Amino acid sequence: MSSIRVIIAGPRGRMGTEAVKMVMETPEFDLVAALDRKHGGETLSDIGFSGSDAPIYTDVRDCFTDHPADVLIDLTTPEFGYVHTKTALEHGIRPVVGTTGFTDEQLEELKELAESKELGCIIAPNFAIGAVLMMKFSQLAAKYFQDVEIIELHHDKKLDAPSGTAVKTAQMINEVRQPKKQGHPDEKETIQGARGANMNGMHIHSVRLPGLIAHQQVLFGADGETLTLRHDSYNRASFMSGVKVCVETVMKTKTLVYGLENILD
Ligand SMILES: NC(=O)C1=CN([C@@H]2O[C@H](COP(=O)(O)OP(=O)(O)OC[C@H]3O[C@@H](n4cnc5c(N)ncnc54)[C@H](O)[C@@H]3O)[C@@H](O)[C@H]2O)C=CC1
Ligand SMILES: O=C(O)C1=N[C@H](C(=O)O)C[C@H](O)C1
Repeated sequence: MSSIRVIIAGPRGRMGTEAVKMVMETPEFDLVAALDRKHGGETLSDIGFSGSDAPIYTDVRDCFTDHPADVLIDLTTPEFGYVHTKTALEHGIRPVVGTTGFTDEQLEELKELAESKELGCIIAPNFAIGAVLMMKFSQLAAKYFQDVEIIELHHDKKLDAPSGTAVKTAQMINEVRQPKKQGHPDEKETIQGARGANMNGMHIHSVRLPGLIAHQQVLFGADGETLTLRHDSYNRASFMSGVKVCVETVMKTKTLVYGLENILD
């Protein structure tokens, strides 16, 4: 079988750096180019990835035109990640997107584009298997506990809040939970935001601190008992087996899949 040709957007980032290493170490993958805000005209080895002569581009269209590829891995920002994903589909390249913060409208538009082109596209708010299990377990628990609060905790360089994982968890819980306004019916915030974001009565709290990587607790409460589900990523390597599975799977799909849980057995 011929190797899967991969382009990585965001190779100098915290996630992108790990993704470059993973792709270089995977014999079935061939890293053909990278997209970065800077370093156009240089190669990945020029910026420290010794052993890769993949060229770096700053212009997404030039990159995709010069380097036919099978898969784009995007690990950038919500703004540019959306443009890269859309442009990849337009060029017949299948996106694997870890970038979080896309709107529902953007996801819908990308789904329509992927289906019209009959191309796979995977957008996964969290690539860590443990995080996916936490989301699944939360959905199961929400059948029995109507009252739930999500606390997500991340490093202080994160751009989006709440995290993509927290939004996806809340969406999955919403599929099974009866809408309910939680807390006291007459509760009042004396400091604005004290009760966090509110999604169908479910509250989401975002903590940002140096020292953290990526963590989430889902707390359920009922009369006389609580249940806490927690996942912690202590490094970015924890996401890479999920990225690898997505690159392999996106080659076999013809639609947009939102969430790693939809492609795992
Ligand atoms: N799905 C998952 O499992 C995970 C997703 N993420 C998400 O991945 C994204 C990246 O996270 P980090 O690596 O922590 O961020 P980062 O800030 O370390 O890296 C982002 C990279 O994108 C690059 N970039 C920005 N604009 C660009 C453009 N126009 N063209 C090319 N590159 C551009 C930046 O130069 C930077 O190197 C975020 O949206 C984050 O939420 C992060 C961890 C896990
Ligand atoms: O920015 C991060 O770091 C992470 N982003 C993703 C998210 O928004 O959920 C996944 C993980 O939590 C790390």
